[in-house]
Amino acid sequence: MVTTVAPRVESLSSSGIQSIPKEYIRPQEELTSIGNVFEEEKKDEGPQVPTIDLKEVDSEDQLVRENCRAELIRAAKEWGVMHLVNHGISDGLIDRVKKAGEAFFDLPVEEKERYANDQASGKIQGYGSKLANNVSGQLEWEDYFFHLVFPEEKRDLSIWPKTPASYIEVTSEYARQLRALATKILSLLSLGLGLEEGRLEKEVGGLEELLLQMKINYYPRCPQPELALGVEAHTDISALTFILHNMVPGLQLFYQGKWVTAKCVPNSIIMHIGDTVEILSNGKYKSILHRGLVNKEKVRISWAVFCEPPKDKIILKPLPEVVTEAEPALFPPRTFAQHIEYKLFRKSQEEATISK
Ligand SMILES: O=C(O)CCC(=O)C(=O)O
Ligand SMILES: [Fe+2]
Repeated sequence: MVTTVAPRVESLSSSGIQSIPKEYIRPQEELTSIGNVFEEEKKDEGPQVPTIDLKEVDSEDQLVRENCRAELIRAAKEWGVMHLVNHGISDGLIDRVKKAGEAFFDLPVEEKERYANDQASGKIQGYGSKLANNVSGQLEWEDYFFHLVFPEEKRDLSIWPKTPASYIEVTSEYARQLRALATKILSLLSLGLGLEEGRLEKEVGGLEELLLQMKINYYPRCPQPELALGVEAHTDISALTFILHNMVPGLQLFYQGKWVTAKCVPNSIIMHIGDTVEILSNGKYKSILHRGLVNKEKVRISWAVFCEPPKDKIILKPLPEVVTEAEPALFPPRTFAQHIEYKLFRKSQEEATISK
């Protein structure tokens, strides 16, 4: 096991290096699928991430309302990821969230280091970069800022960025509105399983327990973008994830055996179904494999908010209502913490095999 302190990717990027350190170079079998992200984003042929317009989700016209809901359900089953438009969160607020995150990352690295996390001692909130503590020693081309935003009584404002001064206010307001959007989506997904509206939300902890965690991903310019990944292929463990970005492409989804590049859709929020909802729905809703490409020209920033059940309080397993003799449970009962452990274990097994 290799454990080293990772340098900030931003410092590496601004040092003027022409070739990236070997820890950032992806394994040979992965390199063939990494292309130029701007070229990839332009491609119009083949499947595209669906865009779901929520404008009519509560329309008085039953047919219009049901059509709108059915589209969301279909996208959640087929893709597990979508661009949400007319989601009810104002462009002005989203703009302020992005400006606040950008202003923080505009600070010199030494300033940001004052917020550094300390993964070795379990202090996971704060400014960080991936540590090479996996078998392969593989690193990702990104720095990030991670902190809990909801419920309010669980957050620790003392570790949130103090610069810019607006950070706490706009991020809190955004989280408050996202929390309501998450409730709405979970109720629609419950209806889509033929269950009562509150079923999924209750199952992931309800208002008291569901956690919202903000991760601002900062992907600096990369001198060899065809050799690296900003974030390696993974599925989110959350119930739902909501993502904003600075309109620089990077996100790719593994759909029907191919990597599809998400286009930058103005005023949208990208939403992922995470493993938690996939498990509860017994695989009816998909948690899709995704990754992030980097590029040479533009810094990419994304704001991911993970809506997660509490780590130990709830046993996640397919809801009894969706398990039948014909469709037996696909997932064994596990707490959220056990699910994380299981994924880490599976990953280290894969890496051990690759590094042989
Ligand atoms: O940057 C992105 O668009 C995706 C980031 C991501 O997948 C994650 O943080 O889990
Ligand atoms: Fe993700």
